[in-house]
Amino acid sequence: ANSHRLWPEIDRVVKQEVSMASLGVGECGSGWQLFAEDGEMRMFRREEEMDGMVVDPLKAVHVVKGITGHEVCHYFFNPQYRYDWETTLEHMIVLETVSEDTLIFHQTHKRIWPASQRDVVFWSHTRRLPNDQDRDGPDIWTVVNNSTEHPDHPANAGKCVRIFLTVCLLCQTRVDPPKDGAPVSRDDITCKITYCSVVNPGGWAPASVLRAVYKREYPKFLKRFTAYVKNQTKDKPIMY
Ligand SMILES: CCCc1ccc(-c2ccc(S(=O)(=O)CCO)cc2)cc1[C@H]1C[C@H]1c1ccccn1
Repeated sequence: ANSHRLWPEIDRVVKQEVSMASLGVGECGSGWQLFAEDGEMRMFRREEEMDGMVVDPLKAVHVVKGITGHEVCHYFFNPQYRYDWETTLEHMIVLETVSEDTLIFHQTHKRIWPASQRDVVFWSHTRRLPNDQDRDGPDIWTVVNNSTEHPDHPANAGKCVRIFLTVCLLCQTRVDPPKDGAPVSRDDITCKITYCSVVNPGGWAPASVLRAVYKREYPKFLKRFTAYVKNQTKDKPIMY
């Protein structure tokens, strides 16, 4: 609903995150280093610190056959699936349902020794975007998660260190209709996924520990999540 107090911020952040995610890793200047590769999945990061804390921006690109961008965003955005694919999640609650395409979450993530446990409060917004390049091509879908404050969960009031994140999942679907005019099946669709994230760990944590955690967790997360979507959709009608 564009009447909500957060709407101006959501609209601004979504537009800026989508344009950043749309840039190739070559384009947004040098500095991106490939740190993980697995089949079609490539993960890049930039080594950046803020007040002595590691905030390495991450950009992952992946191409997955048999699913659409709408399906990928559906399973990423909706809370009822999250415990199935988000392995570092300890607890999640929807604090506010702003509208059917905008939710506010509080999440606590499993502690990563020796760092203290983290939690996060963020708004999550999903949106279909017009496909500028290809007029009659399927639309582009996105989910943007951005830290926000909530009166019921002030930062660092409990045992957890509050982290701050901005995440953008951007999905572009391609349909290659079969030559013989047969109906389009899942074998004829491909989804190009771009996942960008910047996580400020909040309190101090050893750079070596954080970088090791990101190096291990991000590839695992994207592989597990996309495999989950393929498995959930394989016997269902295609959701464009
Ligand atoms: C010290 C920081 C701990 C830590 C806190 C939070 C997160 C994190 C939170 C949210 C999202 S998401 O993309 O918005 C999906 C919704 O959950 C991804 C990551 C990651 C880590 C670190 C544990 C690492 C990690 C990296 C990638 C995926 C999962 N976990």
